[in-house]
Amino acid sequence: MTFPKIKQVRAYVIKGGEGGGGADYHDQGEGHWIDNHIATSMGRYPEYRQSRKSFGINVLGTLVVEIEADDGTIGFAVTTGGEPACYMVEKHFARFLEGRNPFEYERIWDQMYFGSQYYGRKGIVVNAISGVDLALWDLMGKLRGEPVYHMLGGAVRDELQFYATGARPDLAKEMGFIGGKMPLYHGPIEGDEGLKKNVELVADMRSKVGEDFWLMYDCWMALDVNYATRLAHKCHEYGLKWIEEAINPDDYWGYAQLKKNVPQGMLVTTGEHESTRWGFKMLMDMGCCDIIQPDVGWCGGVTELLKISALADANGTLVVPHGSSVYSYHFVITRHNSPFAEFLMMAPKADHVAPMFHPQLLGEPVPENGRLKVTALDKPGFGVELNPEVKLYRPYEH
Ligand SMILES: C[C@H](O)[C@H](O)[C@@H](O)[C@@H](O)C(=O)O
Ligand SMILES: [Mg+2]
Repeated sequence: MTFPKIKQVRAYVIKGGEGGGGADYHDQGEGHWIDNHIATSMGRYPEYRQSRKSFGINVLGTLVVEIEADDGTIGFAVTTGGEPACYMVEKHFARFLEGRNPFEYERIWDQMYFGSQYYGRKGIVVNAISGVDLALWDLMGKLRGEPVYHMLGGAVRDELQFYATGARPDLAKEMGFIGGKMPLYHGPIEGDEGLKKNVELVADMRSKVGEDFWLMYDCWMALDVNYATRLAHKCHEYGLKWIEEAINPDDYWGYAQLKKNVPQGMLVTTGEHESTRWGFKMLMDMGCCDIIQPDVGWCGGVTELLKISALADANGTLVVPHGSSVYSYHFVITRHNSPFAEFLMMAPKADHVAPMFHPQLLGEPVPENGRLKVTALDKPGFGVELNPEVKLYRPYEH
């Protein structure tokens, strides 16, 4: 059986802005919950404490990768990466794909990673590799007429269940989600007063959602081990289920200590800013966390997430990918050690369900009553198309 070869790889940026950051989902308009005084390491600078956009969380913009086969079939994917990622895709990675069989995804991934090993390994380089890999899986699905999850071994359950990330866990419960993860609003720079407000918020939310609904805190790398330990212990009485990405992702030693410090029964989670099987092996070998949360658009793509997930399975660690829309749904539905998924509430007040990568993806499925039936994924590739209304800009060619 012969398949068409890869004819051309193209990389574009899409700028987000008012009300539609797309894959660069932090790039939202004013007043959005996702940019309202959320604690970060930059919070030690007063001028950067109110808004993450003020220090540049949205500088990159969306990367769109298109891979066209010589029969005209096009696979695509979106992730975070902007112009720098476009440069790498066009000027470096395209050479490993053009003229090749699209199903040689292992060879292509290996050459992209080791061909950029001298300057990459983590961060935006792996975002770019992830974007190419996701577009390749989309192309493979379109060429075979199969959804990606079929090619990953098929569904192990009939539906996905989601927890919601956003400012309103109380509303998330009413919408049928299994839990609510809140951003942390006050970091160590705001002292005991800030810590008290963080705890009061969990107490208030617990009073609103009742005893059984999951409540979690997402600390977005803002804390130190001591502060995270104190926060965990003070929130324990309100049933905080997990404390997420509390400290600097490179401080594996700190995570190992935090995991020992937190109250028994509270989970430590992290990984959305970690890359590749080697980074996640480090997290697991050093006993850093109970759940790893790779973003499939940032950790190396599906090809790498398969390896990360197998490592985690052998290690008894759950894999709950960081919210990345259809790109994680097609994976989570195929793995027993991924029992639920994240849904990021992109509505500015977190008061209704909106497609995560709006307005970029046509046909982007969203949970209903906190769930998504596997049949919603039954379209070739990742089952979405690029919105033709969205303006693409190709900064480099090769
Ligand atoms: C809510 C958090 O601050 C981030 O904005 C969020 O994108 C990420 O950490 C998550 O886990 O969803
Ligand atoms: Mg997070």
